[in-house]
Amino acid sequence: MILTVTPNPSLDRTYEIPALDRGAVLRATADRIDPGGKGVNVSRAAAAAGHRTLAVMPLGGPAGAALAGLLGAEGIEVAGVPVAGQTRSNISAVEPDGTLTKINATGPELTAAESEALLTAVGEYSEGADWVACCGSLPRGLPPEWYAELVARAHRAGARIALDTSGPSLTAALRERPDVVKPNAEELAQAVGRPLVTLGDAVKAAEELRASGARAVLASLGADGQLLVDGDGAYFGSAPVAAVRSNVGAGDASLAGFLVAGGTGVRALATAVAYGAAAVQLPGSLMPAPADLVPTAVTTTDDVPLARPLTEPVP
Ligand SMILES: Nc1ncnc2c1ncn2[C@@H]1O[C@H](COP(=O)(O)OP(=O)(O)O)[C@@H](O)[C@H]1O
Ligand SMILES: O=P(O)(O)OC[C@H]1O[C@](O)(COP(=O)(O)O)[C@@H](O)[C@@H]1O
Repeated sequence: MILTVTPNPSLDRTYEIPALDRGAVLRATADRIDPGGKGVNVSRAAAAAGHRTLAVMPLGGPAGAALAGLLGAEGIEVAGVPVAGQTRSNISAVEPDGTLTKINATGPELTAAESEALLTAVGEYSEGADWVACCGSLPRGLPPEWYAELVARAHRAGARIALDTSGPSLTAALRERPDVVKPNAEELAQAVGRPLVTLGDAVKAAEELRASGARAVLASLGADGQLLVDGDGAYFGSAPVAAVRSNVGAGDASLAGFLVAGGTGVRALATAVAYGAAAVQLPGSLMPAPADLVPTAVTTTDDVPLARPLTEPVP
């Protein structure tokens, strides 16, 4: 079973617009609402792959009820922790050439009691979970060490942990030895405090996160593909796509692919890359199902020049 934790879930509203004119009233040509939040997306993709999944999250107000309703309609089991604040809505505006502008709302401030209720729920549900995927930003009210505490409790319950977060909450959680962390290029650069210009820079940065406690690092590098750095070595996979429709949730889809394929090793990396490539070809934050995947070539970094420049370097 894949348990997911999304401390700051959202309703993801996507508007297709002719052009993003600042200061104008924009008329959408199409719109959609998806259940949102990084752990929520991992659950959606895992469920689509036929895996048992339970999505734990705080839920508040009408938006929280709407989110639970959308997930229920997708057949996803939700363990909602009631909170007094209102679940947020995140907005994406997509232009015809695929350019996407996103506004992520702050979300509710959780009280100390709500924070503890969320930790307790995860601790209880972690018993019997193969993986606990802890994903996304922390809402106001949760300290940067919150994920560290969550990783410790889920480990005590016997589950393996995948962590997808950034900044101080990522750094603080490394000491609890998460089984895999999934930074994107920007988050990886931020974690080591250095620019990433080549594939080799990304490998070095991932090795540094391992030295700080992560057992494995699955680094997603946008159009450049993905790296897996674990105790056995460093591996690289990529799958160029003809046209990107929406990259929202591509990292979440990748992490889901990695976990449904076992969560370790080169086969899991290849599945992660296939999920990322499929996700960017779907609208909004729609998650791929197995039928959307195409086979992906994965090579080890021994075969890939470490000096190869990233097409999207992080300055
Ligand atoms: N422009 C792109 N072309 C091909 N694949 C992409 C593109 N953008 C993202 N992907 C795939 O989706 C994965 C996750 O995207 P990325 O932007 O790195 O993560 P995140 O969504 O977490 O920021 C990438 O590693 C890659 O496999
Ligand atoms: O928790 P955060 O970092 O604010 O991100 C939440 C957003 O992330 C998503 O899961 C998408 O992920 P990406 O932004 O990594 O593509 C959305 O569904 C959601 O709106």
